[in-house]
Amino acid sequence: MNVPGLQLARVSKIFGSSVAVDRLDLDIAEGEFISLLGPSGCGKTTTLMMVAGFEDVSEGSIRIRGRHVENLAPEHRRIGMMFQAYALFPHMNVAANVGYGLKMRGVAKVEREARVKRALAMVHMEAFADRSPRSLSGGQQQRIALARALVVEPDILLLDEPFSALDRELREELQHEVRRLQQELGITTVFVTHDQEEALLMSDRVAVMCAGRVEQCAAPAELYARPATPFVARFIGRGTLTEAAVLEAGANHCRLSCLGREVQVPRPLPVAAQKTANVFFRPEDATLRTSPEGAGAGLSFEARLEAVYFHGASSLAELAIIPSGERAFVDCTALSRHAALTTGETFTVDVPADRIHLVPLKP
Ligand SMILES: Nc1ncnc2c1ncn2[C@@H]1O[C@H](COP(=O)(O)OP(=O)(O)OP(=O)(O)O)[C@@H](O)[C@H]1O
Repeated sequence: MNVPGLQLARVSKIFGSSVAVDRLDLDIAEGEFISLLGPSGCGKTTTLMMVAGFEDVSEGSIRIRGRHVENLAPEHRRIGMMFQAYALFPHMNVAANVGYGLKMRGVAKVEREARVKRALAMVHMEAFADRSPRSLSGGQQQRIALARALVVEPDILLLDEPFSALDRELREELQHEVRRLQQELGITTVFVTHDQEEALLMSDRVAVMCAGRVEQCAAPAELYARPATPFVARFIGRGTLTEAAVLEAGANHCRLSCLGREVQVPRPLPVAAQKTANVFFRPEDATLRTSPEGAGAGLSFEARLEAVYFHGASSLAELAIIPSGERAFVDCTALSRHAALTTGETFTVDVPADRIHLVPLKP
């Protein structure tokens, strides 16, 4: 049987009267890269700090490669860490910084030097071994911090917003580099970020957190296509979420009344015997037209154009659904190329029935 790289079972963290992490369950496979993603204050860093041992758990258990670590000091957990602040020792040169953890573990000098050299080579910084960290750029310092985390050959790598102080280009370069190394080494990794693009780009799976709990943990494409809760639907990417009344619930379809129109969706309700359902669709699954005539089969409604966001390769329309005023987002790349889209004007939005995803109601 495969032992998971990291297991959190009903882990809670309570600070005084406030619950920062609330009975969190997470199983991370050996060699997997998982991101903890969520809004500020949802408990991402606290979760990581409990895994690292810098915060005690209030309740629950944490196992690294099957080994309980709740009562182990951080230095005995076999973890490597990298933070937003590089936290390099300014009075030591790069090689000494990278080798520090090995020295503390009593690794002999010859072996230490060989391992430091290997770790610096991994991050393409061999030529900088004798330099002072102060003489390095932010990106170079972060590479050294990564070498320092990896040199101890940890069981898991914990990364807390390690790129957030870097400019876009460097950030992308390091995202790529970290992912390459992580895959080459096959090291189980937990990555904290509030940047969803970064999380979707880098991870095998993303755990979306809200108020101390994991709302959904899934592969990036799954999260995007099939958000499991209204929070995830709103948080990941752009989308339109609206309620519908259930008229009929079949084994392979359901009939809904949504935005003043009946629509038959070719899938069952996510939870049986609901009276209402959450209808959800992505901007690229809907189309916008100027004429109100000739609705196709599917969902169709009128909305007022509020804004057009030009992204270069694509354009996104933000609309207010008439009459409720709920937000709708529709890709308008094609339409905007041959028609002037004037804000304040009314458009018809069409969504084919098979592009409608039904998000479970909040339990
Ligand atoms: N040492 C502490 N004492 C009291 N409350 C704390 C402490 N550390 C964190 N908290 C609270 O716990 C909650 C979760 O904080 P945490 O830093 O884990 O969130 P986060 O998701 O990492 O947020 P951010 O993205 O802003 O870093 C917050 O409400 C925070 O105020």
